Amino acid sequence: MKLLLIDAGNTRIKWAVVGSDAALGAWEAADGAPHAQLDAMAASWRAAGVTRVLVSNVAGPEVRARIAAALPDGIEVEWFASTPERAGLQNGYLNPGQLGCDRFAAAIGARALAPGEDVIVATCGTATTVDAVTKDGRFIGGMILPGLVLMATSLARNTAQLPQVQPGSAPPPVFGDNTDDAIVSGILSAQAGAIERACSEHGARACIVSGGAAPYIAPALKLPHRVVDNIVLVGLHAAAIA
Ligand SMILES: Nc1ncnc2c1ncn2[C@@H]1O[C@H](COP(=O)(O)OP(=O)(O)O)[C@@H](O)[C@H]1O
Ligand SMILES: CC(C)(COP(=O)(O)O)[C@@H](O)C(=O)NCCC(=O)O
Ligand SMILES: [K+]
Repeated sequence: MKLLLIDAGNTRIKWAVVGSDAALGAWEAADGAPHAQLDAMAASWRAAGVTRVLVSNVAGPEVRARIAAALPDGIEVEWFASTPERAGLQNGYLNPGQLGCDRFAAAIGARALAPGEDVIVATCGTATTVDAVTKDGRFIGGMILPGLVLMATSLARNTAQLPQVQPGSAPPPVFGDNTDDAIVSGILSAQAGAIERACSEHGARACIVSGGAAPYIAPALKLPHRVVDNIVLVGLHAAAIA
């Protein structure tokens, strides 16, 4: 049996194909692309011969319908949802279904990668989410902030003098001596500062950083952390085999 895992975020759709007795995160194939490239992704899914799919979608009903139409015929489909409990993780949201299902999956993934630890999981995508999981397996809640590109774009769109910036591979000095560096420092400090604050408040023994903006944010962190390529897919895998 082959399993397809899909993480549809607000910017990109990420996916992985995994065999039935594969180790956690041991993908046979994996990729990701913007929503517009769904047809090309669907061709890869058909070629992989998958029999079951677990989909996390936070990109709304239109993307859901497009994914549903693109899935191979006859495949068993589960739309992953935030529930009060899954794979040994308790969901501490007041209304468990309100929690973004990608965050619930990421928390399951974080628990699988750091079992028995108080862990912070930061998923840095369109939005950045920074969530706390306790060592005894409870998602207690978290933070939602605009992602790196949203922060940069909001400054460029709403001011007369500020340009659209592109973060580089290394963070600039904290105190930028030119406009571009000052903006990049500001938004990286907001992202990294939120993660550091979460780790400090939670007394976290482990910090996992993931998502499309993780390569830019992780180098700005002044605490031990682990960059994981796609923690949502890892969590979906853990949920599927639990
Ligand atoms: N070249 C880049 N520079 C800065 N950030 C980037 C770049 N490429 C991707 N990103 C970040 O990654 C995000 C997309 O990552 P992803 O984890 O797939 O998001 P989502 O799950 O919300 O679709 C973008 O919104 C942006 O924040
Ligand atoms: C916070 C999010 C927008 C993150 O989406 P992403 O950046 O992964 O595209 C998504 O998890 C969501 O829509 N959450 C619902 C609200 C909540 O989690 O409380
Ligand atoms: K996110």
